[in-house]
Amino acid sequence: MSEPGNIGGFRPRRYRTDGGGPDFGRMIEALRRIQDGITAADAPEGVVTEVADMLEKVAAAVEPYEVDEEGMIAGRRVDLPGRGQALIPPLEYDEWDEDHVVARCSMGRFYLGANGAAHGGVIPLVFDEVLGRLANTGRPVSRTAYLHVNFRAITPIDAPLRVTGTVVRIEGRKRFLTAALHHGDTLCADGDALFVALNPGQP
Ligand SMILES: CCCCCCCCCCCC(=O)SCCNC(=O)CCNC(=O)[C@H](O)C(C)(C)COP(=O)(O)OP(=O)(O)OC[C@H]1O[C@@H](n2cnc3c(N)ncnc32)[C@H](O)[C@@H]1OP(=O)(O)O
Repeated sequence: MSEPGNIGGFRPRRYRTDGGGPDFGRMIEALRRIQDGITAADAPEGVVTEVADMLEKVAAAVEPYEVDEEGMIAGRRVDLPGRGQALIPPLEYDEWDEDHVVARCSMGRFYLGANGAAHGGVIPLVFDEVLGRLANTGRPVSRTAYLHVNFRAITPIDAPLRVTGTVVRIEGRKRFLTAALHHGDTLCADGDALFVALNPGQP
């Protein structure tokens, strides 16, 4: 498997891996547990008050260390599930090259829409994440121009999911990709996307 950190375009110094510093991965894993736990809980008043107090302390502990985008860790730790960005489901990559990707994830209660199904907005998020990284692997940086998603069956939460992405063709600056999300043999969603390589100076 190619290292998913080797993405063309984005400046290499923006990627980070565990350099023996603070255990950022443990902190994000705890944050993910909090997201799932709070979303799932119907706790008594005393517990809600206690948790609110603790979370306010947590916020106060990290706020003095805010940095600008260039210095951020979250979203740059390509060695961590979901790049260490707690918005993104904890994707783990099994196969990765310039033409295709295969990833796994399970979405916890934080990603629930209703009736055991993942929120419909999470699926485009997953596709944009996986296809965006694939589109930019070994190529200059591009951005999503469109992303069309078909919801074929509900996507269960707390279940093993498989995400695949494929580069279909490249025409100049335009990169056409497809994605699919499976639970077992069930196709939950698929989609197709256009990524356009940025011109110099484009943000
Ligand atoms: C550690 C870090 C890890 C980082 C890992 C990161 C992984 C996640 C990556 C996520 C990526 C994102 O979500 S990016 C965020 C979401 N996307 C955005 O914000 C993009 C916003 N839009 C734009 O910036 C712009 O519209 C662009 C760059 C997409 C295109 O603008 P442009 O550069 O002026 O190009 P333009 O001339 O309009 O179009 C070029 C060609 O593409 C075609 N084209 C353009 N848009 C469309 C469209 N919607 N539908 C059809 N065709 C289109 C045009 O017809 C033209 O074809 P022809 O005439 O040449 O044939």
